[in-house]
Amino acid sequence: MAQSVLLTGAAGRVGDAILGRLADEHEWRLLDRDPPTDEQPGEFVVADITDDEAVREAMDGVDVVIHLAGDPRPEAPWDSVLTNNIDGTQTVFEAAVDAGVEKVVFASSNHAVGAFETDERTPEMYRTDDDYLLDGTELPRPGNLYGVSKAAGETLGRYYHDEYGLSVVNVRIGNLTEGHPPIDYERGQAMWLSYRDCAHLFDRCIRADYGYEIVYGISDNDRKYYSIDRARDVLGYEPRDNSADHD
Ligand SMILES: NC(=O)C1=CN([C@@H]2O[C@H](COP(=O)(O)OP(=O)(O)OC[C@H]3O[C@@H](n4cnc5c(N)ncnc54)[C@H](O)[C@@H]3O)[C@@H](O)[C@H]2O)C=CC1
Ligand SMILES: O=C1O[C@H](COP(=O)(O)O)[C@@H](O)[C@H](O)[C@H]1O
Repeated sequence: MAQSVLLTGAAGRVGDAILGRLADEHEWRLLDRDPPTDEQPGEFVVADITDDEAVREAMDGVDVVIHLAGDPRPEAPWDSVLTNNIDGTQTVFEAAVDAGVEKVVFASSNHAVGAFETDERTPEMYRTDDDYLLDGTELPRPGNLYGVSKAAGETLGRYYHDEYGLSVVNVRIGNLTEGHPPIDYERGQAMWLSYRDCAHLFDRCIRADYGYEIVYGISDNDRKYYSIDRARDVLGYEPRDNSADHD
């Protein structure tokens, strides 16, 4: 069944991957502070995610929110992640609860757990013959302030789920690139997420039933240090791509 979905950060790369394959699958309302550069499905709201009134207006009649908007730079400074990622995400959750939204899908990141990649474990953990695996039950362990902001977003989701019953799934996205995995970058190949698998994963986040979840958003790469079992089991994620096919 088509659902009414608000997609924040719609003008970015992840938004592009989602809309490129799911434009006709749901009723979209798109939000970004940057206006669209080409034709988009549904209504496009140009607004900042920290603008409480605009976000509340955009939330009206929505079943599911996919929240992508934010500063995606691993090296982003504190003032930016505090405003765009933490304050912006709290604005989204609060408005979602007040509007009676059913589910919020939060774009978390591999950087929420980046500090597990210690000098002792790397680069071996990026390789097929190493069995080191994170599965989403571990505590966050960010390696930068951007990662801290993603851990904060996951915790905001925990609160809004526990306190208000909102269904929340945090997708710790790996490395999204179009067409092929990153070249000459072992870490990026181990956490590659293809555009096709990205769209499918977020589609499953829209359709599946869950309470509060943390899943990893990567393709079915031979090389991986993130488990995709939880995404398979809870969401019905069935990835079709594998960075090893591009070696
Ligand atoms: N691309 C990737 O491989 C990964 C992305 N992510 C997360 O996914 C989300 C989307 O990332 P990308 O599409 O790659 O980034 P992007 O920079 O291509 O897109 C982000 C979009 O959000 C918008 N935006 C930023 N701050 C905003 C604000 N305050 N109000 C309204 N709109 C705002 C930007 O205008 C942009 O269109 C981010 O939250 C990022 O942290 C997480 C892990 C990996
Ligand atoms: O969270 C993110 O992660 C990806 C991959 O991280 P990197 O350290 O391998 O670059 C990054 O490309 C993306 O911009 C960021 O939002």
